[in-house]
Amino acid sequence: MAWQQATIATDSSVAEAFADALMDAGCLSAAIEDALAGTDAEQPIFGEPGEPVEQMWQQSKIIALFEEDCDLALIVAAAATACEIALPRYTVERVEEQDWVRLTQSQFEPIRISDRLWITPTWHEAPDENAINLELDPGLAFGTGSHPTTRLCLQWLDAHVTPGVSVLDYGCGSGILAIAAKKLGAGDVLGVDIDPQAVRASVDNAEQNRVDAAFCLPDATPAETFDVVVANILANPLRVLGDMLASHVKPGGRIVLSGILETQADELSAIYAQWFEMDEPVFDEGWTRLSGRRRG
Ligand SMILES: C[S@@+](CC[C@H](N)C(=O)[O-])C[C@H]1O[C@@H](n2cnc3c(N)ncnc32)[C@H](O)[C@@H]1O
Repeated sequence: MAWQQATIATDSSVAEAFADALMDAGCLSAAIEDALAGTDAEQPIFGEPGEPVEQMWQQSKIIALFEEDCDLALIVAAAATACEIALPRYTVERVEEQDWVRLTQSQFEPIRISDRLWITPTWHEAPDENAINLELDPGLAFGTGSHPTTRLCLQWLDAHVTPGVSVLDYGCGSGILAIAAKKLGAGDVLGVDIDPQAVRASVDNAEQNRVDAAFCLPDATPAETFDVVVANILANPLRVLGDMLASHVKPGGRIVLSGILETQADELSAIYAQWFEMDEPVFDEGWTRLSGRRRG
């Protein structure tokens, strides 16, 4: 089996309506992408809760998939008529059936965090059997180890977790930081996430890694203090949650914050300096890790 795939240049102002019109006219899928992706003019779109962002690229293209034997030209023309726009420019290529599972899996290789810590997909052989290998597959919750914000936290945990320390992972996503802390020798470990799906994923991933860590929603967080609190969320929640996160760190304990853009580092560091002696920030691909020690 094969498909036809059209790459259609569209004005960003009509891209969404045109993609919908293509679906109505009979295409199988239509995804809007940055027409300049992969060039120096590529435009990342990301935002934070409460901060309005322009959600469309300057120039868009639609990647649309069609049945092998359908009249693609007729469908594109019908969509253009429905949107009252001129027929857009497009190219067509044939897409052969593939082993999609194998193709997807091949895109996730083991990730080396340090000489002794690796994140390895379950379908992959551990590159170093003697290392600490965290088995993790990409899923519905954030946190595979490939993102700089996660990597920065994993590197901190790798360097600082000592046997028996208690760890709170706030915004646990896939549970990657909580599970890594446990595998590095931590004692009591609790992961918390606002998203029930993330809590479920964390429980499953902890089981897959045969570690004993607890996970819960924010409302169920016990009023306990921990030796280490790690929170890879985003600058906005970290601003709001400062008081609460600080209240969970023992005197002399450590806080580790990630999900902060370089441009936001000074402001966030100043906020957390109310409770912590802050370390020098560490940067990775435009992201920042902040850490500090709780005053006694
Ligand atoms: C960037 S992901 C980090 C996941 C993982 N800890 C990592 O380092 O890869 C942020 C996670 O924080 C959660 N989150 C966002 N706001 C939160 C809040 N106010 N309370 C608890 N969790 C929150 C999200 O649901 C998401 O799973």
